[in-house]
Amino acid sequence: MVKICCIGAGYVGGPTMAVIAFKCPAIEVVVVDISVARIAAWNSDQLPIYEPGLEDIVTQCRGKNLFFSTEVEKHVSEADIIFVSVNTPTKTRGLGAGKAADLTYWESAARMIADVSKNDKIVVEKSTVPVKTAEAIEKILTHNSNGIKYQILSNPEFLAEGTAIQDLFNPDRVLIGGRETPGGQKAIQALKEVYAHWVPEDRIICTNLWSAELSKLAANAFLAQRISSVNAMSALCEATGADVTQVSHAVGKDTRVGSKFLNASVGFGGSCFQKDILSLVYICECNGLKEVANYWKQVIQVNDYQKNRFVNRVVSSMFNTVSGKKIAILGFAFKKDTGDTRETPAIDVCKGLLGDNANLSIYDPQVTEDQIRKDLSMRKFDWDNPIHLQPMSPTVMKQLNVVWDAYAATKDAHGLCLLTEWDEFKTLDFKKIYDSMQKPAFVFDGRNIIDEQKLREIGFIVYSIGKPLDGWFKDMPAVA
Ligand SMILES: NC(=O)C1=CN([C@@H]2O[C@H](COP(=O)(O)OP(=O)(O)OC[C@H]3O[C@@H](n4cnc5c(N)ncnc54)[C@H](O)[C@@H]3O)[C@@H](O)[C@H]2O)C=CC1
Ligand SMILES: O=C(O)[C@H]1O[C@H](OP(=O)(O)OP(=O)(O)OC[C@H]2O[C@@H](n3ccc(=O)[nH]c3=O)[C@H](O)[C@@H]2O)[C@H](O)[C@@H](O)[C@@H]1O
Repeated sequence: MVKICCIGAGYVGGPTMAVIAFKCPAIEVVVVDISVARIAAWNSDQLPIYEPGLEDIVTQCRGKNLFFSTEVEKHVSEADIIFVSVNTPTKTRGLGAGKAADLTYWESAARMIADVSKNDKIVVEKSTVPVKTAEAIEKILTHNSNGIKYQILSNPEFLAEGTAIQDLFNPDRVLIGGRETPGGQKAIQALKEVYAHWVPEDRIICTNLWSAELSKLAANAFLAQRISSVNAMSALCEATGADVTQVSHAVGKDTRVGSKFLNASVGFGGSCFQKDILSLVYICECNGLKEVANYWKQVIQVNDYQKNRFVNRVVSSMFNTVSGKKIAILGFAFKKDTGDTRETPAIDVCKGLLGDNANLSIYDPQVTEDQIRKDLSMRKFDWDNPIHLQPMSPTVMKQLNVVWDAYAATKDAHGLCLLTEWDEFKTLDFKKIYDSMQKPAFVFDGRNIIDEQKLREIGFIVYSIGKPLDGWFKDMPAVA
């Protein structure tokens, strides 16, 4: 029986391994982590992450050919194939701080693999890493090898949160990079056989190591660039009377452009887009490619601009101050169908409003109060380190109230900001909400999910990203 061990039981390691176990009953899969709490949660009824369809798969396989354990060394030493799916956050100090990927967790995993291995291993980079990381890993492993042979593969993950199971069941492609040596090709073949249990052969792409590593960074950069492009257009739409949804529909109808991923928003979030583009920028700079680095940097700058612009819309529309005013925040997760808040635009929007002394009342169907308080008190980039290394006690913030209902959040509020596109927000009783709010009552839709005309008829003053402006907003400053 082939044995797989995955180091890192997070958003990628957990779902990816659960699907491998589900699709390959003859393979034993053990997911290990240094976080005792996380492993305990994977072994309980309350999984550590919310992902549609995940619970069903985990409960079907757990205890049969899928295991979660803190006995990291034991399972690593027994495995034939070791996936490494640990954090690769942005460095916060030292060389490359604020840009370069921090490979501390990866390096410690590699050193541990070298320490405990007793037979030849295939080590798979599942984490997103800078191009050429495999070379560094290879050096760590071979310098500590005791005669054991290692093959390093790059097998980056392309799943998106909220649709992880769907994406894993039916991936656009699986990418495997390896050395162009007989040993490297044999290792590629071994991993290919795992995926071939359910992924059609023509969707399994095999490349050299560096192409695979770079393709992951490039894919995320291209995706984020689409959002920044449409968000840049949204500002111009507001200035000219064009409607961004009409513009992106018209542009996306061109089959060369395509219609997906063109929704204007308050900004993209998630643990990876910013981190991976910063990493790409740093790699370009290290290779003397200043113009290329500046090109990609702009994707992040537009994203920051978009979040600032949103905050400025809120504050400027309310007579230039939100001090002491109750603002309801509906949605805190970085997108719907996930409880993940890493790098969510809601953090920047809330911090911006708190900076102007607003009283916030926040509701998200999947995010806990503890998490929200932590996020709003955490330093930049801390969110992407392992949970047990993050700040423990969230700061007490008097201006902050977290509630478990959209109606409680909006009661007596002056304004309402929609920051995550949860389906339940589309069917709220906005008449009821309007009646319970202070007047004039404002709605700021950061996701373009509400029917602004209907809300205007109720009496709201409505701002929707990139849509023709309500008379109220004309001549008010909106730029950062
Ligand atoms: N979140 C996502 O949707 C995607 C993430 N990725 C990449 O996958 C990697 C992991 O991301 P996530 O799963 O989101 O992170 P995560 O933070 O959810 O999970 C990482 C886990 O690794 C554990 N860990 C860290 N060092 C360890 C060690 N030495 N030994 C054992 N366990 C260790 C941590 O405790 C944590 O539970 C990152 O490189 C990320 O860029 C790639 C595609 C999608
Ligand atoms: O490397 C990663 O971590 C993953 O990053 C993204 O996945 P994810 O961040 O989970 O979610 P997305 O659906 O890409 O959304 C990212 C952000 O962009 C925003 N977005 C997305 C699409 C859009 O049209 N407009 C828009 O503002 C979302 O609301 C969200 O805040 C990629 O889609 C995955 O392919 C990749 O594997």
